[in-house]
Amino acid sequence: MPFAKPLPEAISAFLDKVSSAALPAASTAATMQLRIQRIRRTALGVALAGGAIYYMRRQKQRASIRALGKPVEDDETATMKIDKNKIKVAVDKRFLRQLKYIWAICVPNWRSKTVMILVLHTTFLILRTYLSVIVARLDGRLVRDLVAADAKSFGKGLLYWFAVAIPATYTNSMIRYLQSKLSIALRTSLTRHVHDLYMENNTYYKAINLDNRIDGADQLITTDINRFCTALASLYSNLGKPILDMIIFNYQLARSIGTSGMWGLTVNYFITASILRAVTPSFGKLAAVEAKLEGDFRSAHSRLITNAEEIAFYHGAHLEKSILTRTYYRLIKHINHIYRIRIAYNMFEDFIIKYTWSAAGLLIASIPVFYPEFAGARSRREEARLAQLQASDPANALSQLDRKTGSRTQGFITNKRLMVSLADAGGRIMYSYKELNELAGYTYRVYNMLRVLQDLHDDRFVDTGNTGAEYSLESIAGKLEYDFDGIKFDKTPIVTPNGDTVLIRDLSFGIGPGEHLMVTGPNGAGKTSILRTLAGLWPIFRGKISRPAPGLDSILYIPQRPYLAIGSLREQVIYPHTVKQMKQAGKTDADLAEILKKVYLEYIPAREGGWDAVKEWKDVFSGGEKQRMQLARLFYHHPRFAVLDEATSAVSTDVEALLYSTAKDEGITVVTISHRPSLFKYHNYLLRVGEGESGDAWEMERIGSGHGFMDSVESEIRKLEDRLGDIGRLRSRLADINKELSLEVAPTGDKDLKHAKRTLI
Ligand SMILES: Nc1ncnc2c1ncn2[C@@H]1O[C@H](COP(=O)(O)OP(=O)(O)OP(=O)(O)O)[C@@H](O)[C@H]1O
Repeated sequence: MPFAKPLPEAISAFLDKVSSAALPAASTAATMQLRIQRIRRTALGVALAGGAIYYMRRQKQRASIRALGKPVEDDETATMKIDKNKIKVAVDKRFLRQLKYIWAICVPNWRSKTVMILVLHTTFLILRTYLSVIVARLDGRLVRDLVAADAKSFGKGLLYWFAVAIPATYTNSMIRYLQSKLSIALRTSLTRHVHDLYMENNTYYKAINLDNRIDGADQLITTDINRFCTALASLYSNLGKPILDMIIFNYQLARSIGTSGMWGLTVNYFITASILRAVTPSFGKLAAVEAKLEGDFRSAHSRLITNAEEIAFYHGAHLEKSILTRTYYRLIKHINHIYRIRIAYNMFEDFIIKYTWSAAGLLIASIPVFYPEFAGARSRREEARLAQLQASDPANALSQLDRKTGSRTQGFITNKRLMVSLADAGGRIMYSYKELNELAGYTYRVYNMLRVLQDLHDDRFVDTGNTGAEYSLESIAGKLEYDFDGIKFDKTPIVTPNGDTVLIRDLSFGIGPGEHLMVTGPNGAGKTSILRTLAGLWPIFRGKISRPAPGLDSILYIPQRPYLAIGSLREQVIYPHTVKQMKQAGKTDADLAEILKKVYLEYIPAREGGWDAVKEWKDVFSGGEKQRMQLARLFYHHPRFAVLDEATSAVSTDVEALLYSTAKDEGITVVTISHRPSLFKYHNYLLRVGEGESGDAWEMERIGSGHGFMDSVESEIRKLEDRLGDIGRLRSRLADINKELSLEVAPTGDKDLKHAKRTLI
């Protein structure tokens, strides 16, 4: 029954067998003494490891205090916009706190998949260390048999060698595989968490429009999270394995080379570790800056793709190219700087780790040969056994000498291999410090993003520089009331999100079902901003807004810039419904064809190859077609209220008229933002914004049919004429000022005149 035992147990039993075959068992009489010695050595190993950890921590603390000058709080990181000059990254307590925060997201509980992968990964790491010890001993045994010309034992050793090779190679591949799996599991947890935060509660909109703490959220989510997870997963095996190796190899070596050798090794290790630490550049900060510059380069390209047509019309390629090149060179300059720093650092690192440590290792491995009295218990025992043999059979001196040489060779080869592995482990811990620094850089970026997204998701905004001003993000006092069958603003100012511009002062109006409203006013007066505030995208600083509950069938916004989604032609009409939702709503392709008829797009399915055709729709439809496709969504979702923001500006007036009458016939109450007086007649109320001296006043009036409508148009004309009259008055005032200035300041010269004008203006 070869698989009767559980697999790890079976492997362990097999390895024990191999190892005991490779190493002659201790005599029964000496077992107790041997155990006591083992316990003592284990205690020594643990004490050494503890000392090592304490020493490293002290060094890290000192370095971080040096680097930061003063302690930096977590929250400062979260409120800080990532700025190349402000990035403070170090392997310190703050880094550990940030890592802990991210870790809690990646591993929410001990039953998660990541924990399973981690346990499996750790098991294989331990197994690999154990196998390395066995290989070291087998190597020593093989060379011993070779020197002693013992063909039988040599052949047996070779067989064991191959027997160990199978689990060893399997272990190595599994470690690599599990490392990748760990990275993917971490990335999946983080990405899912970020998507939840980012796509809920309009966080993605707030991150771009209301808050400037993170820029390039796309780069952070797609690239930085990946880099963080890869670095963390590889660090676990690159740091966890050598630490384990150090403990086990130290223990094994202590048995051969004795405590003085071990002290030598430890002292050598700490001296070189301190030197390396002192000369290690700040790789964490360099990595964080590199990630930021990569993000800038990527977003410059995204902008080009998004605005390709506009740029082509303007012949803007030359300027855009210079922007792309500038962003690229900024990135490359930084990467080159990192590479230059690395040349000197890598040279020094190699010299210390590869050459200095090898020399120290050779010296220490020679202790049992040259100074057996300082050697470990195992070597002393072996020497004593050989001396005894020589004394009992002096006639066979030559054979004894051979035996002695063979035994010493075995000891030396085993020790050397262990030492090489130990140096390798130490080296990897050193190299890992550089990786740890880089991980600190990625951790900083990912943590910062997570904290900001969480803040925005929970509507927590930070000081935007206008604390204490009339309106600020920290003092939002307005109310939003749902479940109102209409749209009502009650003394609500329309203010830009950072609170510094009041676009419309204390807006108050209300409409109910069937009361169509048109909003008009000059460019930039805040018409679309009314909708942003109504939709909850912008904060309601004061007052109250009442509106229907969110839902595609209660209130639907048709924005100024048409949006066409990724997907089939069908999905353009039903957006943001999925095909499943369309079926659940009982709609068919025939219904969609009817809807397209209403917006005069009935020819589209035949032209584009059917409802399932998938294209880059924003490049396929003309400007008017895009707008009509948006209106098709209106007839598909059939909301009680529809808010149209210049949604028919590219549609001919006759088609526009038909669209409006269809919408009204179907019982949809429309709120239109437009400059076109021709649309007045489809509405009952007119809201004019951008009125008054400072442009933040508003006026609501009723538009009736016949007389009432004409009154509205006439009043519009009168207002425009008043404004034109104002231009004459302003011109004459400017002329007066110029005249007065030239009289008063002219004698002191031209330069002073310019200065005086600038000051006055
Ligand atoms: N995210 C934002 N942060 C700060 N200010 C903004 C933001 N978005 C828009 N604004 C500013 O708010 C003002 C009003 O913009 P809005 O889009 O409401 O104008 P509008 O009346 O609809 O103009 P138009 O008729 O040209 O469409 C503009 O001056 C604009 O610069």
